[in-house]
Amino acid sequence: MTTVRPDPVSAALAAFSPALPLAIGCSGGADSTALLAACASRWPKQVRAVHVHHGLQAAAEDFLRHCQEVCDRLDVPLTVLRVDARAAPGESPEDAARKARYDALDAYARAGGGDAARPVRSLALAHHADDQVETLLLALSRGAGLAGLSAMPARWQRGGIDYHRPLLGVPGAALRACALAYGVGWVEDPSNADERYTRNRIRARLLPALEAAFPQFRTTFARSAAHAAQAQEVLDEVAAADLAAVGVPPAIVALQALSAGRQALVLRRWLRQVHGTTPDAAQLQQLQRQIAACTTRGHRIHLKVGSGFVLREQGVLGWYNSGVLPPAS
Ligand SMILES: Nc1ncnc2c1ncn2[C@@H]1O[C@H](COP(=O)(O)OP(=O)(O)OP(=O)(O)O)[C@@H](O)[C@H]1O
Repeated sequence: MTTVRPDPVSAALAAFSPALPLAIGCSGGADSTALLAACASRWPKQVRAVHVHHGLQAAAEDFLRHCQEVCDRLDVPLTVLRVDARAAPGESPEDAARKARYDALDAYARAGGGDAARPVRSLALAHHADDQVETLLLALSRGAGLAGLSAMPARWQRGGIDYHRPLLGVPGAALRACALAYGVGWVEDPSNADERYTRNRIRARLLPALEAAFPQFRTTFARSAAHAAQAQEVLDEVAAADLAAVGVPPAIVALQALSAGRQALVLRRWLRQVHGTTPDAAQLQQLQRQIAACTTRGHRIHLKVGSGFVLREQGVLGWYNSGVLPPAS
């Protein structure tokens, strides 16, 4: 096997020093196959592969077969996780598949990759610079706030495992070149060509236009996402401190003392962290109007917010699931 390591993948891997053993999430596509080949060459005997079998597409068996062939060739052990990725009513098939995949990968990582003697310590995914731009454009298309505009983080920790996306600075085309240089093929996901999916339309139509208009767009968009992520960190800190100050459940007088922006932040945090629900922009605006108007004992608040209702309960706000509303007072 050739040991050529073409740039910019080699540059990205030179800056990548995961705790070993390292597992690579392998779909059988070009990106993760390239990452697997490059990591297996860099850390022989220290790399594992994990493939989530969604069983949704006819091509699922091709993906699995390809992963097995590549792993045999690279002398990398492969773990296959079979999941039920059928979408719940109202859920998009892609979201259901993504959630099932991340849940399965989390469970695999928490279990040390099934190797008690040498448990996996990190897990890497092959998202690249084009994926990052697509994620940012998708966030803009939804009118997302800073959290969405932060796009995908390059690393995070969960359950004692480090997760990495070491290729976020590498264009997709470089990964295909890398896979070819290592002499490994890949399976094309037939759904990638389906322009009914917004992400695929962005890839097929917008990225070439951006390439022509702003050749540096991958780098500059990534910089904007990094600025957004840093600002979001500060906002999270402010929201956490404000939530501690207004209390849980939040005191209305304390909420009224905050600026509109901080009040919105703290309400979102309260609803998400304590009640696991997210208000839409119109609901939040309406709730803030009601909080401002709440200057008399008799002012009633009863608003649909997220998956339930916000009610005034004397000096504080309460949130109830639609099914368990308290009796009207
Ligand atoms: N079925 C899977 N099993 C394990 N890991 C996966 C699977 N699907 C995706 N991943 C991981 O998540 C990354 C991003 O997945 P996504 O489907 O967004 O990209 P992709 O363009 O299909 O990537 P690839 O070319 O590697 O298939 C993949 O590169 C891979 O590391």
